[in-house]
Amino acid sequence: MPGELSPIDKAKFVAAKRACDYVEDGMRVGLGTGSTAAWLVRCLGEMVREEGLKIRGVPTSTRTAELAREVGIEVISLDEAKWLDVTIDGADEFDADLNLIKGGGGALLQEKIVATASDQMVVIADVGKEVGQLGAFPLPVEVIPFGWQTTRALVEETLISMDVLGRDVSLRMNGEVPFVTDEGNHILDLHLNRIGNARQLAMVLNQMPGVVENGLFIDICDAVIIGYGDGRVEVRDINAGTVETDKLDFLESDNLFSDLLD
Ligand SMILES: O=C[C@H](O)[C@H](O)[C@H](O)COP(=O)(O)O
Repeated sequence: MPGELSPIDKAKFVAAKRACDYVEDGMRVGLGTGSTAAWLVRCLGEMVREEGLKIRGVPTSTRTAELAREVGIEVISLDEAKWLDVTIDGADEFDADLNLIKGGGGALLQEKIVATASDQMVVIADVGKEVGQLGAFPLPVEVIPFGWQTTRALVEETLISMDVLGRDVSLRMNGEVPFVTDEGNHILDLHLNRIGNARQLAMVLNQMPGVVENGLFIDICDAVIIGYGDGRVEVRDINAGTVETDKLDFLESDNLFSDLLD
């Protein structure tokens, strides 16, 4: 029941539910990873089962692939899809220009490949993900395991030479062992506090040997759907060159929650 959802889960849910409006019959849809994207996959699954929606989904992680299959969405690979109509995904941070930090769940590489191969990328997020400047959330950087300590040293040196504040770089762990991504790589988390020039940092990081990809998504996202704990959603769309705000009210739609929570 809706009352049993925490405000943050309610915020994630309403953002995900609103994002379903971007999905039409016959579309090839990129399916993001994380707790917010999981709500989207459940909502789309419900539309497939209950309303006969016909879509093919390209998941951005093994976790999402499993969930998508479980809820009845046809799963195909990106190579089978070739191009996607829309990708809907969560984010760890977004700013006023709809630039993002992603990768808190370690799926940034597939997420960036899939989002870039889409006509449109829509981010769904609770309002807590909005920031004035990117960087409070540690920036994930995917590196190959070979020589990762050398790569980390190179990243640290580069951050110093770029005069970036806060240069603590940690290897993401999974208990006692290094975290391993779906692609068999490791993640370095860059604790930067604030990122002054995100575009430049993203380019510099990706030029380093050993770095596979970084979690800065610059000029990739077209719209952010922000969910609030009271059930409201706000859509910011940057396609027209300006950011527009539209507020929808889900409060009257309490029954939306119940089926998905059964
Ligand atoms: O690697 C994970 C992804 O980038 C997620 O989309 C991101 O971490 C947001 O996840 P959540 O919706 O759980 O906050």
